[in-house]
Amino acid sequence: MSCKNMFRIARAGNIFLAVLGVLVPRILVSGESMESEVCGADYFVHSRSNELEWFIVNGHHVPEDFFCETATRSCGRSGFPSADVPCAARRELVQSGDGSPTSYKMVIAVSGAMVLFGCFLCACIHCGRRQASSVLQWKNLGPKDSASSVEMGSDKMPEKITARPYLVPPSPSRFAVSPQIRRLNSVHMDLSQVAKATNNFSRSLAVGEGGFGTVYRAQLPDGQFVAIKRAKKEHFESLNPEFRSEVKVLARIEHRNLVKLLGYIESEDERIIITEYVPNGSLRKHLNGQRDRILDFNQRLEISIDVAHALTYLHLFAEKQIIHRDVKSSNILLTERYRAKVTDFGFARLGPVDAENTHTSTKVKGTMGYLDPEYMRTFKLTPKSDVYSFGVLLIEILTGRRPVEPKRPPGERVTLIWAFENYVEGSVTMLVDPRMQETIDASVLHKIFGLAIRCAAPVRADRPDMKSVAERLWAIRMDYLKTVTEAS
Ligand SMILES: Nc1ncnc2c1ncn2[C@@H]1O[C@H](COP(=O)(O)OP(=O)(O)OP(=O)(O)O)[C@@H](O)[C@H]1O
Repeated sequence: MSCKNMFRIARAGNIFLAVLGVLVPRILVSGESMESEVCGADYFVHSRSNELEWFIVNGHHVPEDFFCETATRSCGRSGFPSADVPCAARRELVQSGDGSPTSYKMVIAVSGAMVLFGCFLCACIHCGRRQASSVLQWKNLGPKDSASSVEMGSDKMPEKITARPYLVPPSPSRFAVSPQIRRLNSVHMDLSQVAKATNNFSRSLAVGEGGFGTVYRAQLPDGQFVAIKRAKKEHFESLNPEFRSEVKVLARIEHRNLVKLLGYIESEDERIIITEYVPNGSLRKHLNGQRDRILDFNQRLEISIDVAHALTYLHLFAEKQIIHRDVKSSNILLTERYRAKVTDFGFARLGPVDAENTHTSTKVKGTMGYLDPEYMRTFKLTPKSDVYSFGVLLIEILTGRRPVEPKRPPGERVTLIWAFENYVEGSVTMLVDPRMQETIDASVLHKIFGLAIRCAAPVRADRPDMKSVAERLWAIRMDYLKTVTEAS
């Protein structure tokens, strides 16, 4: 895509945010309410259902007090949101001068600018850089700065973001071959064996390309297939921490829904990770329709349950708590039997965590569209950030749409918001991936979209934990199977 087009899209995004606000009417559906208002360049959506209250500014969830301050300042009049008593109290506070301007600025910075700024930066970076990389490292940014990037118009996922540069440790001179991995079936290969197994890193054996580098499929002398992930040389130094993080994390885990680390090589000029080979490609490719057949509803449910199990294990049952930080469809690989395995631990965070179960991080990491807004705002990482990404992923699995779809009509471009609005209106059937040729009971859909939306709640306290999500998914699957049996 040309730079001109990218800038055009970024500008169009601005307009679409305003239009979205105009298009969202006030509605009342079975005890749920939603109202919206456009004030200047900002649009506000406030919604209340039985269990949840959502505050959205410019397409992004924000906490209530931020919403109230921003709405009061931007709209400059009383009466919005009309049904909101706490906001009215807050309004008086702000108008009397006690509102926090810092908070207000932060709302604007974090919420209003996120998608558009991401689009804009993506265009700039795309135009400016010579070297291709999907991991963006934002140099010289303070901890309050966060940057985002959304890749548009190509078949790649939105790009990863980090705020602050990696601190690059000196390159190790040692040559290590899987010293930490002593599990059954671990693979101990040296560089020449890896080169032989991959036909000297032949393009014909490449199965994928990510921010870390290229992934090859290789067959070992004993017949076993493995995936060999080789870091890109041009980003070598800066990838050191990511490489080590992935190895450290993978070496500790053993779960059927997590990709197994079999070995690694770290030398002067190579970083290679050897993992089990998962033959059926990434979930994103399946959702794109790039594989033989379209996933049916039951397969999508099973994949969601597998991912929920994998994350429950990481959060609760691993030797040390692990927060994945990059849950997304291209990091879910499928087996021949369409079971899911979570991969890509480059951004994972290992415990220990403090008593409040949070970790204050100096860098925000993840992929735009899946990133927990509360983590972006506070830099505090908890397992609930994975729950947020899982909510976005669940909506992606059900709708087939990416988290951000810039080519869609206004109002449909941020999939989470589009899904949320239709959920509140009770139009869940129109959210389902149209390529799935099944009629799914509306009550089942209402339950599963409700769960996804709860996972992606703007405030982490409103999100369930991963274990309850897995249990809820099981129950929804039972309901679904019952409706199928009754219908046949
Ligand atoms: N163990 C594996 N078995 C089979 N295919 C794999 C395996 N690991 C990765 N792949 C393939 O390689 C692709 C690239 O994977 P990788 O994890 O490097 O990047 P990504 O997750 O797509 O992008 P990014 O690293 O930017 O998040 C995947 O989408 C998948 O198709």
